[in-house]
Amino acid sequence: MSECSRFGYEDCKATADWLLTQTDVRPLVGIVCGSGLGGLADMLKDQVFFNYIPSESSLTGLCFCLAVHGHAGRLVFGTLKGRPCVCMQGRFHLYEGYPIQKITLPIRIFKMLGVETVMVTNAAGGLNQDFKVGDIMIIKDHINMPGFAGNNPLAGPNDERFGVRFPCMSDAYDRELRQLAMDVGQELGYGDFLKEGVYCVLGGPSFETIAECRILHRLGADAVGMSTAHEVIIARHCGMRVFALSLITNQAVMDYESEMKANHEEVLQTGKQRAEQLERLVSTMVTRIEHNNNYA
Ligand SMILES: O=P(O)(O)O[C@H]1O[C@H](CO)[C@@H](O)[C@H]1O
Ligand code: HPA
Repeated sequence: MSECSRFGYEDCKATADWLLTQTDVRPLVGIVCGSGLGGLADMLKDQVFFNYIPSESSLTGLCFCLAVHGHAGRLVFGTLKGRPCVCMQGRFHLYEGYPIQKITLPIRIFKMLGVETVMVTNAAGGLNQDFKVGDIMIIKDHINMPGFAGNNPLAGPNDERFGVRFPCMSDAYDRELRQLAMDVGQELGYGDFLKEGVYCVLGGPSFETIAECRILHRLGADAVGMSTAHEVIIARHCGMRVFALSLITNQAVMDYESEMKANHEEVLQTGKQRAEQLERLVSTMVTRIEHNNNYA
């Protein structure tokens, strides 16, 4: 069996159908929690959760096991302010060595669970010189660097049951949801640290060199990270609406005189500091997203 067909439609459907037998929650919103942002999933009420274990022995290459409370790396079902949601508390990254189709598999499972809107969060380094650590950047577009080299999650045979061979990406980040985030952010008093910009994904896991940060900035990227774009491509391919944001957890080093060094501890620390505000922004948005593709 080829890698691509192992992550095919039937396998996704079988996994989603099994998950739906384990919970009464019928999620319309799917949330992906970025590094240090797992607290979003903890906001869900009446949780049913499953540890996910990338596995060579399962059909889909990804097992979901009914799990014991307290374990990270799990799929959480529940309600957020009364709205049925499913949350990836932790995600997979290219640098962990998984095939790109495995990294994005949970997004297709979201679709099969009935999710209409995907909200993706991540931690990212700020390239835009106007950004500060702690800013929340609403993503308006992305640069898929691994895609430039052919590493796109849609590479391989296309299954039309998911979507078309050549999906449009110029409208990947839903304009109305971006406006909703801006409106909610203003209402919550977040105006000073709410920004909009372009996210660039790299393969990682090494952080960028100074020269790399400089070139990415010149290419038009405002923030750099190692996730999100693959998930967004898969979500758009199968027709879900997408909202995404980056928490700017560190400033990308662009200056040879600088003593700053990117490190994961700072990423997690910034996540902790902004967690509450970020959770409030996302959860308020969830209450306003209407499922006829409008918002209140
Ligand atoms: O994109 P998320 O998963 O938020 O994580 C970001 O933080 C990690 C680096 O500190 C990388 O995995 C990067 O992609
Ligand atoms: O500076 C960064 N670079 C890449 N990924 C990241 N994730 C958080 N910060 C960064």
